Amino acid sequence: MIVIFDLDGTLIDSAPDIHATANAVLADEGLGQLDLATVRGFVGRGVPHLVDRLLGAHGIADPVRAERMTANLVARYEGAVGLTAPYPGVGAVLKHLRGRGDVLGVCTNKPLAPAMAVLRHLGLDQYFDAVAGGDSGLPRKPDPAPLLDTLARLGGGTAAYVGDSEVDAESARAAGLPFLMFTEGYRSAAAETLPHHAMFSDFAELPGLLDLL
Ligand SMILES: O=C(O)COP(=O)(O)O
Ligand SMILES: [Mg+2]
Repeated sequence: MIVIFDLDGTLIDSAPDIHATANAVLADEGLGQLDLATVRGFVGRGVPHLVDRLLGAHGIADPVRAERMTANLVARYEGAVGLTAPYPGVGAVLKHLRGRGDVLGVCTNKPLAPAMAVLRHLGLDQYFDAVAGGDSGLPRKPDPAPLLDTLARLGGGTAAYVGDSEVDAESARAAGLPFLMFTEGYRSAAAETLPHHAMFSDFAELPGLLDLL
């Protein structure tokens, strides 16, 4: 089958690098630092949303400043991979799924260049036949378009989406794909409130859950 994965908060815990980069951008703007949990809660809807939330945390709504900060954040984040790690068991499960003939892809709201950079850095890029970023020109998740486009790039067929957040749950629902929810990521809503076919906290459970679809 085809298995498409979200990236931030699903395959990788990238919040520490995003947090460090966000604070560097805030410092450039003369704005105060935010803690990791706060910034982690802003991740999952793409960079422009993250920047709006960074400014919002300081009581600011300023589109011109937001645009400047978005460009700064994208530039600074490129190559910020040192604090990012895959969740336990991710490499092994990707290898296992590939080995049994599943076709794998990534559909993230993170821009494509840093998504590819971190996948390469962690040695995970080898497992994926398609990686779709949030700057593709399509609407971002929770719109179903990027997910459907990734599925088409992988040849179409029986598929599932694996993600961590309300954005992913909604995108999968709208695309008509079963959603498998990793519970250790950056979700803010209670897991039970999100539409899902199954949830898991340990990647070793994933192959068995896919078998049940
Ligand atoms: O918000 C982002 O930049 C990326 O988040 P995602 O990988 O969870 O889609
Ligand atoms: Mg995510």
